[in-house]
Amino acid sequence: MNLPDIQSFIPIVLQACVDASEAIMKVYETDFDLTRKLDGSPVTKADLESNALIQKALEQTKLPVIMEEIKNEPFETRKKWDTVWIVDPLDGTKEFIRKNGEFVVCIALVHKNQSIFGVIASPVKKKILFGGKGISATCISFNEVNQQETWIPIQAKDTVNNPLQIAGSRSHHSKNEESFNQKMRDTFGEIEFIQKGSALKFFDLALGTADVYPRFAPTMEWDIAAGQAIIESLGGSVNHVETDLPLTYNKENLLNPFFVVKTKAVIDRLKK
Ligand SMILES: Nc1ncnc2c1ncn2[C@@H]1O[C@H](COP(=O)(O)O)[C@@H](OP(=O)(O)O)[C@H]1O
Ligand SMILES: [Mg+2]
Repeated sequence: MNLPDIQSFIPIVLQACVDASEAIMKVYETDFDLTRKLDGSPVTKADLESNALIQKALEQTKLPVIMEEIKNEPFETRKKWDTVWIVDPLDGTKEFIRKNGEFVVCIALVHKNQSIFGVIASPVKKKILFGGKGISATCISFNEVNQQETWIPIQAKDTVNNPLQIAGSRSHHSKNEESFNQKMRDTFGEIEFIQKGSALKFFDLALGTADVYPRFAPTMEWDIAAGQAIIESLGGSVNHVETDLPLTYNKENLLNPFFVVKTKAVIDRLKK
């Protein structure tokens, strides 16, 4: 199967993000309840409502979906899918529950195990970041979804921040981060940290307020696939920490390996 017509999916996916974000915010503004999934992770009415809205919207594309909040098809079925949506209807549920605003909606299109298009929406900021193969990375407000003439592509920065800005999770950490940080100090000099929940970190990486994002703690494919397509469209990378190859998706195990996100400016500087 040829590369899907991403352009034709853009209006569907952007509108799905806006609708899901509005449903999420209605719950966010109440004293919502939370329940625990079998793995112990929290889920709220907002996750489920966003899930239902996005699932319905993506039916228009006639492509299969892998989503955090549904029982996904077994690998025997999934491995036959050339093109598939991978969706996190509410990434950063812990931050949503803490009411710190650091949660997003993530939708990615995966073709032949590569992430080729990604959309990340912040319901609180009312902003959508998207990009992919042949799609310039762009950050728009919710009210610009139907006004393509106002969209301005993001220009990847030429230089890294000084001090180097290292993005990291607010809630999930690992011990291995320190040796990575020391390598960054040795190469770039002074470093600083941006702690943020969810794929909201990809806004910083795409817009140039963060330079690298080392992740030596578990994430799922739906947390990262959208961010990868966006960062790659800006000349950056989201690569396996050991092989230095791009992450792949729709794997038998939907857990990502540990990885490092680098902006184009970081990659260029490391080549020198
Ligand atoms: N033990 C674990 N196994 C798999 N994924 C985990 C995990 N701990 C955290 N995550 C992932 O990390 C995401 C949050 O990222 P961050 O730590 O950068 O805020 C979570 O998304 P959800 O909040 O959608 O569940 C979850 O998918
Ligand atoms: Mg998530």
